[in-house]
Amino acid sequence: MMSIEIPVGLKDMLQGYTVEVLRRRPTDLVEFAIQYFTRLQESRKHDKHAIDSPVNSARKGVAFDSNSFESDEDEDSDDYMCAEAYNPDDDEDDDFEPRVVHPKSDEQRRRLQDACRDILLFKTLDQEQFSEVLDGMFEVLVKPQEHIIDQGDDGDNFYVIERGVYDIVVLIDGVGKCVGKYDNKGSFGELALMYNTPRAATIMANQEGALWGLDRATFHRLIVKNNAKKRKMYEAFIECVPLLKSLELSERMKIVDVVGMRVFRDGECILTQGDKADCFYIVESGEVKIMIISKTKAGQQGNAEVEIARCSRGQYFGELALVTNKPRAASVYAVGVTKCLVIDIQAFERLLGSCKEIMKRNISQYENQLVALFGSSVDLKH
Ligand SMILES: Nc1ncnc2c1ncn2[C@@H]1O[C@@H]2COP(=O)(O)O[C@H]2[C@H]1O
Repeated sequence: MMSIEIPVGLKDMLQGYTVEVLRRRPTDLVEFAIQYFTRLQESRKHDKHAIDSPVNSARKGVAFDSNSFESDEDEDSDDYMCAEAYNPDDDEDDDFEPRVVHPKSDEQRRRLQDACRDILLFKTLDQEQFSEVLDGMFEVLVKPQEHIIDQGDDGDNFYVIERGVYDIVVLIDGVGKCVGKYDNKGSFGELALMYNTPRAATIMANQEGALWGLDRATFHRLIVKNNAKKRKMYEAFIECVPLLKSLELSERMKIVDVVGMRVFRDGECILTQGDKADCFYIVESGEVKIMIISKTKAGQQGNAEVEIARCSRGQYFGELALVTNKPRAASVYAVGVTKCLVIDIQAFERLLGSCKEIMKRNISQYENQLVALFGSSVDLKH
């Protein structure tokens, strides 16, 4: 296999590119190369960086085959070993970007912090990075019917929702179809910025609303760079999650890019029966127990929560409500300190649609458990 070395900074910009995408957008490569060499020149002026020596670039360089810009799946090849040597900490080019700060009142900062509390993409940032993200965000007020994003456009900003309802419209066979909604929470606009692709959907405000935007350069410097670290951290784990085995390597990596990580204390309630569902979980370490209060026995004495199952490393939970579009059918508690990867509903729909069939298979297993416990599986049906 022919292999070429790409400098790390340039490779970072090409994350997610395939040969097909580059054929459609050849000027992107020129644009990235100009950006990369301009930064390199600037950094030389700062006397902090020298142009990569052959030894340096061999250490930092990433090999790729001439048919694909995505990392190669052939783990046994020398080229793969070369890719493994990539260390995002070495990539200091981004540190020369001017820091963007949009001044905010205390009241604005409080609202912004509330809106960002559950944003999964921010969950793996450290305190300093998170605070830089907050500094870089700016308020956007929107009117009913306003298009925040148009499918096919280039990506400018990433958005976090403070309030408002937004339709997600995707062109299917040339016709715009509403495939989902954001209801007063969540975020959108990360895909075009992460993978340098055109906007994948149109996002339209249903009513007046308020958003917080983060510009492309800051998103790149803080989130995309952090994703490289996330990939390193979770790649091996994600590979051994049985549910995700059927996905391509590039699809699994896209899941890593959007997952958040949460740690729960012993006995902490992770999700509650009857609640609306907006994410699902994969156990990374520790254990969870799934408890149900039977609706079959509603009103009967002694109808307490009953344990129906446990999940440990590599197993997932919280998917049922997403597959059936119903409220949570059970509550889930941490047993000991438990770490979980969290995937939100939009990413679930987009990235795990192909896994839904596998997930649906579990429904009959859940029904059997309930029949054994309560004599009926009616709890899953209403
Ligand atoms: N089903 C979907 N397909 C594509 N994009 C979606 C979908 N659901 C939500 N989105 C969001 O809509 C955004 C449109 O801009 P981006 O492609 O940058 O990022 C996209 C996602 O954040």
